[in-house]
Amino acid sequence: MSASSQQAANTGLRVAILGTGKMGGILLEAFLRSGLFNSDQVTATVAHEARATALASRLGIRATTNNLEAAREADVILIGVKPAQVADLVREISPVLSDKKLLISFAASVGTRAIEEAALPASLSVIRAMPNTPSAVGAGMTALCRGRNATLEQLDLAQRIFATVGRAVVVDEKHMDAVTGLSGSGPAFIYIILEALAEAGVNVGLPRDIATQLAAQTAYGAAKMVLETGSHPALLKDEVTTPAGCTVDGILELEEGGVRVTLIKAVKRATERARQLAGN
Ligand SMILES: NC(=O)C1=CN([C@@H]2O[C@H](COP(=O)(O)OP(=O)(O)OC[C@H]3O[C@@H](n4cnc5c(N)ncnc54)[C@H](O)[C@@H]3O)[C@@H](O)[C@H]2O)C=CC1
Ligand SMILES: O=C(O)[C@@H]1CCC=N1
Repeated sequence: MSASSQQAANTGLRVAILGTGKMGGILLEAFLRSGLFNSDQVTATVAHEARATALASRLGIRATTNNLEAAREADVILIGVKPAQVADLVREISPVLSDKKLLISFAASVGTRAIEEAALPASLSVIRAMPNTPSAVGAGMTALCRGRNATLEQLDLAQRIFATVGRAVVVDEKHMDAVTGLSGSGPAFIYIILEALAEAGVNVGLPRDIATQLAAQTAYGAAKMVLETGSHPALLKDEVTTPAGCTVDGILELEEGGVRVTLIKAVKRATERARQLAGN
């Protein structure tokens, strides 16, 4: 699903992204590109004036260090600061929060309940999102869940917002840390695999640029096969594995190297860390 090439219907809503760092910046640019929000509907906040000035002049949006002012004017408030900063930020903007606003936090680890408890009014609608960086090219994966006050309509709005940057699914909140460990952190794991495959290509004599392209397009194609055929990855692997051919020799190395266990442990560890992040 390449949402970046599609124009989304403008929501007509005003949005503030509070904490526009790497992830917030990616979402901001992707939302603007999709047409979901125009530049005059968006305010971004950051910690430092210099970055605010740079963002404003590059994207033609309002950028500031004043979270309260940004939140005051917004219908939808996205929170993109570090997990340990979320509660303080929500308390900071509480004077301008109301039942009419929707707050969407894409910080890892911080539960909707903790946000609702930090916020005044206590009836604030809160949605938690876990996007990932391929949102920059319309191939993001976002999981969403709603807090106790958010309505199904607000969840639908959040899903439409994140669908403009890739796929968006709804999960139970109990799964959000696992989502973080798999699809939130996952791009980093895949980049390491791609880097290693490209290195392998160089090792067997390919020019680096070709090797990188072969590795990336192969991963992209394999992922597309899983998504579009709905076939189990094991069956798709079997199609590649000619009896007594070369693939099965490569698979033998992967199994000896414990690639499955390593990936399982990587996601498990990232998930466990995601459970702790809100506290530090
Ligand atoms: N980087 C990623 O792939 C993903 C990150 N996230 C979440 O996004 C959040 C941000 O992560 P990154 O973008 O990677 O980190 P980052 O450090 O690039 O972004 C944090 C931003 O918050 C700003 N900030 C700090 N204090 C502020 C304040 N009081 N008011 C306004 N802005 C303030 C900083 O200037 C910075 O630009 C985290 O909660 C993380 O869990 C979620 C999904 C994926
Ligand atoms: O590394 C992190 O904590 C964030 C959350 C998921 C991806 N990046």
